[in-house]
Amino acid sequence: MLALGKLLELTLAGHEPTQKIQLTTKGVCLRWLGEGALEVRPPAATDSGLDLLLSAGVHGNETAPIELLDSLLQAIARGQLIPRARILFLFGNPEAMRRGARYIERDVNRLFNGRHAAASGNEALRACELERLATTFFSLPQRTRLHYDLHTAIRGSRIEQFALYPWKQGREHSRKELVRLQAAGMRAVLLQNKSSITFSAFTYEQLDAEAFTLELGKARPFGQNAEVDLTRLDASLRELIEGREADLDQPLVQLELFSVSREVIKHTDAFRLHLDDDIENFTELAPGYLLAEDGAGQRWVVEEQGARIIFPNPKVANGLRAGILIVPTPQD
Ligand SMILES: O=C(O)CCC(=O)N[C@@H](CCC(=O)O)C(=O)O
Ligand SMILES: [Zn+2]
Repeated sequence: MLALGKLLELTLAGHEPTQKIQLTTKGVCLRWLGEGALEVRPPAATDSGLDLLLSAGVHGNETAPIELLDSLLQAIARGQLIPRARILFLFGNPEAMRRGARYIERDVNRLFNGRHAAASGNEALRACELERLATTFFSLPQRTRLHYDLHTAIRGSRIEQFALYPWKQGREHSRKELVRLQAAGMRAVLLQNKSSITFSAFTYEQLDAEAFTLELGKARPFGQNAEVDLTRLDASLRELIEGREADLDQPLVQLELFSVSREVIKHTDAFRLHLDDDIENFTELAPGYLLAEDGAGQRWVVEEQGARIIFPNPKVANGLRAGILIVPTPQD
């Protein structure tokens, strides 16, 4: 296999390849752009017009999606998967991947849309670099732009695989993209209703890509992901990459839609979340339930009918989201 097909190995070893550009037997160009970053370009004659950004490892301990991207890239480098899309493969936080940690000093996925400029340290630099790489990749006119930022969650989930769809004033969520997510095995989509500081929010808000965070199961170390079933996502990505996607005019029968009701923000060290440590994402909370308390008598009491909690985490830094209260959204 071509050396550049081993982007994951190079990234985990902290090695720079000697050859930065290689051609597969099928005429596909692989170009190393920096640590954990590689562009795949099909021959012009077969290009489908899709620019596909696939990122994983923005949280370094979320290994199942990293392994998925590794297998796709290896298949391309071996000539077994023949891309008609331009692809940018990104491993988000190489140092955290090497250490098996979510992050080292700062959560990279809270440093986009300008936040890195007000922060210091290697992870702020990395977020800036990821923004630069994505901006350059998505700078070609008249192309379809799609970004999947792949994650796994800290805890188990009543709905195992789901997507978060960013928001931008004046822009509608695309039904076609929801069908695509359903085909890829997602069972729910959380529609955001405000601007955010995550990677997918950056590419959606600033670069006009259709962009999603995909949650694919529970985070486990490398080699221990047998329980994370990525069969459907893998098949869908291969179809997208090879430009042989099925009809997207399908009913959304297998997809539950939710919207954000409230984000629970931790303001002080006095913050307390009144949930068991092993509570699963999408657990329903009854109206009247005291969810969290913080300094100065601040209280979060559930008021919403059908409210569910996702990403509860009292250990986040002050000022960051410690959970999201979501509610079902009727489909039209
Ligand atoms: O399990 C958790 O608590 C967090 C899982 C995770 O990393 N989720 C992403 C979601 C990003 C988004 O809101 O689009 C994150 O929190 O960064
Ligand atoms: Zn994550």
